[in-house]
Amino acid sequence: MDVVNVELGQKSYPIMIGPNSLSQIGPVLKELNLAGKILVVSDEQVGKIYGDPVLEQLSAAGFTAELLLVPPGEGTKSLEIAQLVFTRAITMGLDRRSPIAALGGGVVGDLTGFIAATYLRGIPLIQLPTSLLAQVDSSVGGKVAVNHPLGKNLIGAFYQPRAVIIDIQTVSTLPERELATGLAEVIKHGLIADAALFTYLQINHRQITGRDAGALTHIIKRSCEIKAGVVEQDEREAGLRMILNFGHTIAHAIEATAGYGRYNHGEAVAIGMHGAALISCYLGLCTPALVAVVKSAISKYRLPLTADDCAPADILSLLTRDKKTVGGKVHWVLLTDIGKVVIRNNVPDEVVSRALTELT
Ligand SMILES: NC(=O)c1ccc[n+]([C@@H]2O[C@H](COP(=O)([O-])OP(=O)(O)OC[C@H]3O[C@@H](n4cnc5c(N)ncnc54)[C@H](O)[C@@H]3O)[C@@H](O)[C@H]2O)c1
Ligand SMILES: O=C(O)C(=O)C[C@@H](O)[C@H](O)[C@H](O)COP(=O)(O)O
Ligand SMILES: [Zn+2]
Repeated sequence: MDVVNVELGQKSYPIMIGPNSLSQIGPVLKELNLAGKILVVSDEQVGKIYGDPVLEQLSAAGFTAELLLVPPGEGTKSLEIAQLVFTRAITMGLDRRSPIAALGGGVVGDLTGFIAATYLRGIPLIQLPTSLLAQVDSSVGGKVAVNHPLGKNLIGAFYQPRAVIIDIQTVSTLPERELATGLAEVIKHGLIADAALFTYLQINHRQITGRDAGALTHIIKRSCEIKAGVVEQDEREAGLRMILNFGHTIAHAIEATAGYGRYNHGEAVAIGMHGAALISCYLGLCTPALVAVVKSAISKYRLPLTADDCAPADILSLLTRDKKTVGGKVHWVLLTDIGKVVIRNNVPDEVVSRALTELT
């Protein structure tokens, strides 16, 4: 098993990456001195494949484990569904030492993390990510949230898990479209911090889309290392962490304006990265050739470059709700080279509008 540690003092935790690592959940939790009751939250799709095996492992390790299934999809990241989970936590009698585990994609991870951060003012959180997106991004770093109809992730917290257990075997049951959505965040990691990872994605397309275990382990481990490195320096996004948001200023506006679920998160991020690359180019920060390289990587993994059914004005009106906006000024993460970004808060509206027109 590969292990990446997130070093955050008393809040440090391991990310364990390997085939069949879910079978280790019992010993891992015992090692963390966790015992007693545990609530496992999953969605109906993931729960029907992996729910029983995880519950069996937990029972064998002496836990009193219950499984709560929520509907799959972005709509589940809501206060309404959170209320159902709180109710189950209360009726099950979870106390401050009882862990809650998120078994699923980023939707289950963000929702369950939000419950963990707020129920009894905080209980231990275990991330068991099963989608590629959750394995390369959402299970790590402690951003937990639900959506508001007016904007993505607007209600949430920074709350780190106690452990992340990534079983790469779960990628074998992931639908094609969801594999691609996870790859959008891996492309992001390459673009913001690691030219070698970006090149790996360009060269190893067949192995990655063929779900080769070695290739998956490489991109998951590298992504976790990159994200951990950033979060260790800036846990609460005072500065550097903004780079993990590359492409997200436009992505979140597209998700909200098109209606949650119309574009899945990685698809919206792909469009948003295209937009951010265009803005970078219009500002003279990078060349048109670099934009072409970004577009080619996105298209190679069958991710969209445009949101044809969205209106530029609608996207524009949502941009200031971005969490990187301070004093009405949107902080844009812009590309200067593969693996290099800068943050600018003075991008003229005309430049943004020009890019949005190309995206829609
Ligand atoms: N907290 C963070 O740092 C962070 C980072 C990136 C994304 N996110 C959030 O993550 C969410 C997107 O996550 P996602 O793409 O995983 O979506 P998701 O959780 O909706 O999962 C996608 C689909 O794949 C299914 N699925 C998951 N694992 C499976 C498996 N192994 N086999 C079969 N089906 C499986 C799910 O049932 C779902 O239908 C968004 O809400 C996004 O905002 C958060
Ligand atoms: O962890 C981070 O920081 C990120 O920005 C990772 C993003 O991929 C992720 O989608 C995150 O949830 C976006 O955060 P938000 O603060 O813009 O809601
Ligand atoms: Zn994201």
